[in-house]
Amino acid sequence: MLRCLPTFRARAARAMSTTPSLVQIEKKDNYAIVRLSRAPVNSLNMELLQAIDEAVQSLEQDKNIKGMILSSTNPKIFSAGLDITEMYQPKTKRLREFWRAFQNTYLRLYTTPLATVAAIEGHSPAGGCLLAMCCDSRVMSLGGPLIGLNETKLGIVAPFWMRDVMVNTIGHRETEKMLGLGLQVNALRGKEIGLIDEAVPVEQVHSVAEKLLLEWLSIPSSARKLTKAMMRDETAQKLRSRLDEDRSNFVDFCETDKVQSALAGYLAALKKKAEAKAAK
Ligand SMILES: CCCCC/C=C/C(=O)SCCNC(=O)CCNC(=O)[C@H](O)C(C)(C)COP(=O)(O)OP(=O)(O)OC[C@H]1O[C@@H](n2cnc3c(N)ncnc32)[C@H](O)[C@@H]1OP(=O)(O)O
Repeated sequence: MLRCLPTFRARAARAMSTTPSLVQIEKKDNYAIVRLSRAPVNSLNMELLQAIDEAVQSLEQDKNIKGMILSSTNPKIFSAGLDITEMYQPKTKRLREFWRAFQNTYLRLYTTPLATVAAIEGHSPAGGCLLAMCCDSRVMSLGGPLIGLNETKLGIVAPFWMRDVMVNTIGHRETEKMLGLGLQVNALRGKEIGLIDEAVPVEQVHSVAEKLLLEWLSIPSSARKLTKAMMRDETAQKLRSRLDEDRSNFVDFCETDKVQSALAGYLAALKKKAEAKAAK
């Protein structure tokens, strides 16, 4: 135990040094608000993924903290999903580390004993949708924002564990449609299919998220934690037992000409859209 301490201290120190810029943590009485804070759109590069993982880990170690609300400093964007520039024309070593960071962050957030609620004020495609689905409940703002796993629309395929989390959240048939068609839905439709628990005006997202979190925290904690583990461990274990295989599959897939040209096209379309917006 004592021999682990320096490692933990080093990690905690690293978390403190990276956390303020990429992830902001605001502690309340017995829970924390964790705000993703990577401008402009919280796209998940390796450093942001690691910062999320470290933030959740540090909260797990804090005896006063029992839950967290996952949110964004940008009210228009929860997270734009994986940073496509990590996957486009990648260096293999970095690509492998990036995917490991994504796997770790998913496993951390999906299985954390903390009670977790996603407060989704803005868009939440792909990897952003995964982060939200990893939480115990989701509150999303009515109106424009969209959420969903849109990977197929980019010409790429989500890994089996993203599918599994969606199946666990909305069932097989809805996942088949959402994933196969690369659909994103608004909060109202999200609520109809069970992807979203509460659809509310944007100004109420945080208060409703807090209400849902307090409901989770009102349950005797060991019963809540054991039940969460009982519901989620099997899904998490499926990836844990295939971490290296999954990472190799991703790297091989990502480095194919087909995927590279799909990502090039998508990045160009995003850039064109951003330029058109700036010119207005
Ligand atoms: C190979 C197997 C992988 C399987 C798993 C993959 C999971 C993923 O998460 S893939 C990523 C999927 N994400 C998306 O499809 C979202 C793409 N982005 C958008 O739809 C929009 O940007 C938005 C709705 C999130 C925000 O729209 P808006 O506020 O209008 O902002 P802009 O579109 O102008 O974007 C600003 C700026 O950010 C760049 N950008 C946006 N998303 C990403 C991203 N995911 N990765 C990297 N960069 C992104 C965009 O290109 C703009 O850049 P600049 O032109 O340099 O300002």
